[in-house]
Amino acid sequence: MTTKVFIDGEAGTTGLQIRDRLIRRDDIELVQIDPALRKDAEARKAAFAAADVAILCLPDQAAIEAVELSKDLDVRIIDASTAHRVNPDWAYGLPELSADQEAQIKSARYVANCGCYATGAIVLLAPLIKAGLLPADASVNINAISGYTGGGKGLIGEYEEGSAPDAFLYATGMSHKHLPEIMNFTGLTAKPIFVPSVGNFAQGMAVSIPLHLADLPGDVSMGDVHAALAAAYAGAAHVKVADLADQDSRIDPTANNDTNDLTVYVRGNAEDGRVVLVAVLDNLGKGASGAAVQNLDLMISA
Ligand SMILES: NC(=O)C1=CN([C@@H]2O[C@H](COP(=O)(O)OP(=O)(O)OC[C@H]3O[C@@H](n4cnc5c(N)ncnc54)[C@H](OP(=O)(O)O)[C@@H]3O)[C@@H](O)[C@H]2O)C=CC1
Ligand SMILES: CC(=O)N[C@@H](CCC(=O)OP(=O)(O)O)C(=O)O
Repeated sequence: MTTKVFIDGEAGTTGLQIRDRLIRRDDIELVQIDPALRKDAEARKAAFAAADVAILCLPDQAAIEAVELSKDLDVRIIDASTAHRVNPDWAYGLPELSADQEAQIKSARYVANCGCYATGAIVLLAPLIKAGLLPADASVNINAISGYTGGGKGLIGEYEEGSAPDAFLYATGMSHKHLPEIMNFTGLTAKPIFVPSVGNFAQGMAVSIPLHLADLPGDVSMGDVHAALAAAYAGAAHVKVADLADQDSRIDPTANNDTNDLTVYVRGNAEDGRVVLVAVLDNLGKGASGAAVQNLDLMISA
């Protein structure tokens, strides 16, 4: 049996990558819409009606409108935007959080795909808080570097025309749209300091979280941190924890490009307990389109 999938916003950065991942599959039939009518409510409503699952690859406001447009139709929704990620009526699309999370995604009508930076931060932090190694009220710093496709068509245009700097930091005013989901799905009670940056490369990202182990309660070693992360992702197909013996000094944010994989590194100085946790993922893979397809596969496997 084939599953009919409508990608609303198919011509955008995330939409195109999802299309590329689905177009050659025998078990998926893409519901097409005349490109000239891609913003026409009636044409989109007809596409929602024809689909089993719709994947929204739209700006937040357009995603909210799409949910309203399709609410009375028999169609399940995956939303790649930020609009519904902390909405309790939606399943958060990070199955690696727990077996229960994966079960929720399988049966949900509405699944909110996770933010790209948020995926890295939550994968690093959630198991440590759950294991009691990191207190939920800890003051956490999150740094990240992303390829410019993370900024969608607008930022891609700036890099392609050469008007953007080779690299820049942003969100220095301490508000970023991923903070609510990071707090919600790690359990952190204190707002973290989050400083992302963009470099002059198209895709790939590294999210890094420095920790002074001496500041943690108890006697937590670098080995304890690595063991907690390795145990949390032991059965995960798309999250790998690098060996503790891998202590290279460099990390390449593009290392997982064109895959749906995320690699966790625990690096640092075991003797004095200054450690950095790093997650490397493709912002368009596990950070967006790859994750949407992973969630789709869970939803249609049930
Ligand atoms: N890029 C990334 O790394 C990630 C993006 N996301 C999220 O995915 C969503 C899409 O982002 P991205 O692909 O980067 O954005 P883009 O700007 O590349 O694409 C957005 C697409 O939506 C279309 N669109 C805009 N408004 C409407 C509307 N009212 N009805 C129908 N189509 C519309 C646009 O068409 P047109 O260009 O003609 O206006 C465009 O094709 C966003 O919510 C973003 O936050 C999530 C994770 C990562
Ligand atoms: C480089 C860049 O601008 N990145 C975007 C986040 C990427 C993205 O699209 O975030 P969502 O996953 O929440 O949609 C930003 O910081 O706003």
